[in-house]
Amino acid sequence: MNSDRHVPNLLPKEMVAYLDRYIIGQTEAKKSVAIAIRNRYRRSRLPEDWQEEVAPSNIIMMGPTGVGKTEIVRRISKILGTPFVKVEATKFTEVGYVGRDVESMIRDLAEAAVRTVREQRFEEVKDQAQRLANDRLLDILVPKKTLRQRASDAGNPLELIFGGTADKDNPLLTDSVDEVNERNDKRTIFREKLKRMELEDEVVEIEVEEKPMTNDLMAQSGMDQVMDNMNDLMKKVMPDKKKKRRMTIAEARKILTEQEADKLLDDDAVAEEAIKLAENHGIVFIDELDKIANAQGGSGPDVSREGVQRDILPIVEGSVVKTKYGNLRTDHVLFIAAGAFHVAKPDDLIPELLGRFPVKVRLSSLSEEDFVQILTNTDYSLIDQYRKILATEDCEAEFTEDGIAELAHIAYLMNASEQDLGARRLVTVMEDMLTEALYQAGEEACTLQINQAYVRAHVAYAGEENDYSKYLI
Ligand SMILES: Nc1ncnc2c1ncn2[C@@H]1O[C@H](COP(=O)(O)OP(=O)(O)OP(=O)(O)O)[C@@H](O)[C@H]1O
Repeated sequence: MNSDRHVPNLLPKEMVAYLDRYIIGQTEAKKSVAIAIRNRYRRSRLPEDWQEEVAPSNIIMMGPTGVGKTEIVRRISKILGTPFVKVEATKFTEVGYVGRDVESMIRDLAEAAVRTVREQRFEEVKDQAQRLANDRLLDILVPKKTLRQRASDAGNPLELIFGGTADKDNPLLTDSVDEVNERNDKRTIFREKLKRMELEDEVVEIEVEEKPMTNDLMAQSGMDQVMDNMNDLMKKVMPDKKKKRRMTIAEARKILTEQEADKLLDDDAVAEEAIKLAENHGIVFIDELDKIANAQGGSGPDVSREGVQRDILPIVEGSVVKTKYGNLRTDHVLFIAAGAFHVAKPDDLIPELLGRFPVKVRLSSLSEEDFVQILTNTDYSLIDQYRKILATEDCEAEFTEDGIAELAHIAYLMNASEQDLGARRLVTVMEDMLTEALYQAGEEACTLQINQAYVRAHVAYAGEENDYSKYLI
């Protein structure tokens, strides 16, 4: 099976151009990520013995919070359809974690890959599954069973009285020709109606599987591997619990389509493809790497940080991790680590680990002009999002140039005076400014002109003249 089947081979320049649509600036980081991803593709074209030798171009991204580190990797994974997981290195220093729990990041990667492959495969069988779902709906609406079968299903005492063989000729239990024809005609009509989606709001009763409540509770306990095994075991010994539920045909079709698609998909093939996809295209993003670096060396809590680095090391170096979908080799998984690195520096990491991250790239803090660009010049920009949200309630919001500049200005000042949230600050400022508008929208149509005066009047921070002016540059 070819795991490259669904991963487009974009050139680094194409990847950066794509990222430019969503993320302002940070060109160096975008380039490094694009090169690392392309290098894996290049590697896959080498003879096998060479493939084994070429190590991934793992990256350390250095930069303050909210400047696009995760976003770059998340966006590129999404467009390429490559499995991606994000973990915080500090998670492994928490009480209750033991060394091998770091492997959970790889098990999560396997899960992400299975989801990706399932989604792709689902698309392939969706039409067929939908047809089968419609067949099942038809059977519910106009059962094709004969009167005799239905009587038997219901445990009709007549069955017992007449005995198995005598039934065949019993006029009481055989559908007449008219009945058969009538049922067939009805089925034809309903089949067409279902196809044309004319019955979407009708209510039917279907069987659904009850989700076992084990996973979520247990996953939080940190003992992922043990719990994974327990869950699998439970699934094997406990039969699927089914429950009848009433719902609209539209909802039922969705559930039945998923059930039918599940039957059409070969779980083993999905698992095998997912493992290959994760091994060759997976990306693990390790955030807060600086927090496990030894800034001053020494003992105390630093020992546990170094311990975590040592636990992570074999995974980044390349090892085999057991997952419930099969063994996953991490040799060519791409690891991208990130952190502010204000106090600790990458050089404070143990040399073995540092050596596995040959690419280091710094992301810059965002300027006021960057904020303006983020607000206006990105796909699905914040301004467009709020405009669209308000428009659903007949509320037209127009953002003027000076209004946008003021928003960026305030966000920038707030980052300087309070905690620096990076671009995340823009969301808090927008929410703050639009609280009233969002509260009232829907009552009556409205038009908002969001200019400088509007921003100043509606953002709490702008109103505090003293504080505000203190940061004017
Ligand atoms: N340069 C940028 N251009 C556009 N949007 C950005 C930029 N930087 C950050 N954002 C937006 O800010 C949010 C947070 O960014 P991101 O998740 O990349 O932070 P980060 O740098 O990884 O920091 P952290 O390590 O704290 O998560 C995202 O929603 C992202 O869209």
